Amino acid sequence: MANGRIGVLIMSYGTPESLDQVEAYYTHIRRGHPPTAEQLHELTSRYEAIVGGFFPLRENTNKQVKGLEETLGREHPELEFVCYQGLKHAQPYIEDGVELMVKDGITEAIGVVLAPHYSTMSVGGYVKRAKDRAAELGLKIDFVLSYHLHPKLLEALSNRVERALGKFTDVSRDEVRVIFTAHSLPEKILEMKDPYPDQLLATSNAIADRVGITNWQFGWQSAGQTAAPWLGPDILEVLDTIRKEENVKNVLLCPIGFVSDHLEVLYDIDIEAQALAKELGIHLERTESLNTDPLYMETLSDVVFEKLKGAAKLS
Ligand SMILES: CC1=C(CCC(=O)O)c2cc3nc(cc4[nH]c(cc5[nH]c(cc1n2)c(C)c5CCC(=O)O)c(CCC(=O)O)c4C)C(CCC(=O)O)=C3C
Ligand SMILES: [Fe+2]
Repeated sequence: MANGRIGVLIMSYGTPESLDQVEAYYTHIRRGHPPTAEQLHELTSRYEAIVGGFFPLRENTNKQVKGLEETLGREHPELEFVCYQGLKHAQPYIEDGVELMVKDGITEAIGVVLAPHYSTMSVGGYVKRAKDRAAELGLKIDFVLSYHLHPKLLEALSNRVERALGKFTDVSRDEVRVIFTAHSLPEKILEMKDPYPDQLLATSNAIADRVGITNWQFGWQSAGQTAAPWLGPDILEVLDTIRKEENVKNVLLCPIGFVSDHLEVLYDIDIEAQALAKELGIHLERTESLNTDPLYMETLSDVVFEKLKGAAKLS
């Protein structure tokens, strides 16, 4: 296996650093096409609703990077892992992270994304950008593509479901509908035989088994506003349907597709879905985000180390 320092490129979606950067950020997401004034206003107001002086995703990603570096150091004192951040839509960009590793004299690296499920449109895009820049600079890099069934990840998520179910004090557990959620993607991924939907269902099934719940389903959230159809049903539609057609009054949302508190959790669930639930007379709770849960840090540490061992065997 490698001797010397091993670079770890930790990739995440990225978020603006201040409200006046929202336009540049949104333009980057839209591949260089600036949003209309209305779209910009809409996104800015969503951030205003969750930002208390700092952007939660930036702070959480920083903490996760630090937490993973500490965990790798503690679990593998014989190796020297150095962690670098690479963001998809904000600075430091994925390419910046790769460049910094090379500048620091790193020759071997592992890349991992702060999202457990693989899709060509999400993780695949992160990996391609890192791979291309690494190839240009002659850095040897291998990637963790998914870790959606890692036992420690499942344990961390199951603990959260268990804890949140405890908040429904006036009904029996079986009366609470658990809805596992993830970011929707354009429907065209289905034709591409993308593993994303199956991996999400596998995580959901595994958690349901561990916790021993049968009253659960899956729902998509945060779909984009493009003309092409996105995967559904959307959780807002699900809430409406299960209240009106099945008389469900207690719902626990568990956003398994996300690992940290950010816009999709703090706004799309805590503000938007919560407002609808109130209107429908549903008691809605959500599981806490993983953030720097030691079990999540250990999951990442394990998959990075396993990948490094695998890379050593191949070379
Ligand atoms: C699969 C997936 C994940 C999960 C996996 C992963 O983490 O990678 C994810 C996470 C996130 N998405 C985020 C933010 C946004 N995503 C947008 C737009 C889009 N997301 C997409 C997909 C995903 N997104 C797609 C296909 C689009 C359409 C444009 C495109 O084809 O790329 C837009 C534009 C406006 C809108 O549509 O709402 C925003 C602002 C934030 C940061 C939140 C914060 O800053 O707190 C996070 C963690
Ligand atoms: Fe997104």
